[in-house]
Amino acid sequence: MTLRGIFYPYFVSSVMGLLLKISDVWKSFGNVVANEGVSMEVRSGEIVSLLGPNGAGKTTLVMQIYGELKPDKGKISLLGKSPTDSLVKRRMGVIPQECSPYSDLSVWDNVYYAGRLKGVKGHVLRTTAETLLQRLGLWEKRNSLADELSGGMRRKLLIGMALINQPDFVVLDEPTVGLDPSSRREVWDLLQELRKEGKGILLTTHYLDEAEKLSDRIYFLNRKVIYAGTPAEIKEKFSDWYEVVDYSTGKSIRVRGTR
Ligand SMILES: Nc1ncnc2c1ncn2[C@@H]1O[C@H](COP(=O)(O)OP(=O)(O)OP(=O)(O)O)[C@@H](O)[C@H]1O
Repeated sequence: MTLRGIFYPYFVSSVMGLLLKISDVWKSFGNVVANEGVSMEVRSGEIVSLLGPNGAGKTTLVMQIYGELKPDKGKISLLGKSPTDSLVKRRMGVIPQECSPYSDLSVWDNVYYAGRLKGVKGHVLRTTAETLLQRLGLWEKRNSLADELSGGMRRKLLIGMALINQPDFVVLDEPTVGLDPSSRREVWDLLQELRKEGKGILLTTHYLDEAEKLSDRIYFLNRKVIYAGTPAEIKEKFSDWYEVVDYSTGKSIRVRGTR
């Protein structure tokens, strides 16, 4: 069975339209302001990327989206409810940045138990697990311990665990870090397939090529949203800007080139 075949009934019953709405969210840690009045949206059938340098506040924002942190100010509505709502948690898939599978469980058991924890069972659980592992190139490794996998394979296993409940909304914090080019493409294909089935996907990335290739919209974040637009709009706006590093101060400067 294809992923499309499995996911389609969920798509039909999922909330259409606006899945995530973030309105004027602020979050600080002591004196450090990580998010400053951030507003953004993700709709069903969209891949949206958060792009920004180290320390830009991407992880802080996604942790608030999956209910791990609470905004100091502002509102996050996910599937029409609060991110901490237990029903919302069952309908979303998350891959946090710092996270690994259970090292002493097999690949199959990791995916299987992630499904059980999210209330999936029986035939649906087994079929979805098999389809995901095939799609992620992990089927041959299903009996290996997660500990025996390469870093890239462990990352793909986490993606399988996040998708086992056939979520309506998926948050991935740097999903392709550590993957080789062909594994990256496999993950990209899978995300594009999920988009076609009507899922809303939010990912953080450092890679402009990844954001450009996958996204319907990109939000440039540096504490606040610096710019938001489609990849084509961003290409047009920034195509003649260059980043130059001043090695005497370590600072980077944006300069406009001549066409
Ligand atoms: N628990 C915390 N306590 C104190 N400061 C924190 C905490 N979490 C994040 N910060 C600070 O908030 C700012 C934003 O960090 P965050 O991890 O959200 O950025 P990021 O864009 O995800 O970075 P990276 O791309 O390196 O993962 C940084 O200055 C960071 O040091």
